[in-house]
Amino acid sequence: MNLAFLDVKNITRELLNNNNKKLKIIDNINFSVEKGEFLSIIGPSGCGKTTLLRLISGLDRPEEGQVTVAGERIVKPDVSRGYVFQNGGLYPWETIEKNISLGLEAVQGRNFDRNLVKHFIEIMGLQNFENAYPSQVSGGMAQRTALARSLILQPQLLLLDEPMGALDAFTRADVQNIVFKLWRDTKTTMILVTHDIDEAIYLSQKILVMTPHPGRVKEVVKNDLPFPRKRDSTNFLKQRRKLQEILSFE
Ligand SMILES: Nc1ncnc2c1ncn2[C@@H]1O[C@H](COP(=O)(O)OP(=O)(O)OP(=O)(O)O)[C@@H](O)[C@H]1O
Repeated sequence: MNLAFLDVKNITRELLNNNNKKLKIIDNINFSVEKGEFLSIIGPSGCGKTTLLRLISGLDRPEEGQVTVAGERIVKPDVSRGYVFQNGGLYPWETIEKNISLGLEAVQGRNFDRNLVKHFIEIMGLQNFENAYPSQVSGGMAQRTALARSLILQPQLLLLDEPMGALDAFTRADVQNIVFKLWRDTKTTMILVTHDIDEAIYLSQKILVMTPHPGRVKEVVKNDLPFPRKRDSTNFLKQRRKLQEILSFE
């Protein structure tokens, strides 16, 4: 059997509801992602996007089915799979620099690669804020710090759980551009959960559309507009219309 880089096979996740009855959160999900690919997952609130991402990361386990990355079954989280949360998940009591270097220090020890930390501070435009605390920087800077903290560990897969979701429109576009450049330059396989159709079209090569109750895959849409993408191009608008249509028929 030929496995893709990431293979999600027949996964189902159940939880107990308030009446102690089993409730299917996601049902029999199948899809695959090739190495270096960018996939977005979109769908209405509560359709199980975060649940699916947590199953891929190993933070959670499915009742049925399995997830494999590079042929290995995922059973727990691992530094080879980065996870960026909507609120960044930074340590508020550590500086920006320390937040970026902590994981690296845990892996490499006391003599961790300080030049690499400096490099990420530069490419994320965080110079002069190394000693600031997360509460002292903008939302965009905090998300760039969260991205740096994950990417510095050179994960083979980066999972992005609405990292731009809480940002204002200008900052969001800025962080989207950074994500695009990081993906293009590092060739890291990325999976992005988002509510934002335009964000999915701007960044990804495949868009997985989910429907709720229970969460299922409605369709995986190919998105092969040339990069860098223009949000006002005719093909971009066509793609947006197509996705809006798919999302409106549940
Ligand atoms: N620990 C839990 N206990 C009970 N129900 C849960 C739990 N976690 C998630 N759910 C339910 O599972 C469903 C899917 O949740 P999930 O957060 O994965 O959806 P989502 O698509 O990411 O939502 P959103 O877009 O609003 O973030 C929701 O209906 C949610 O209420």
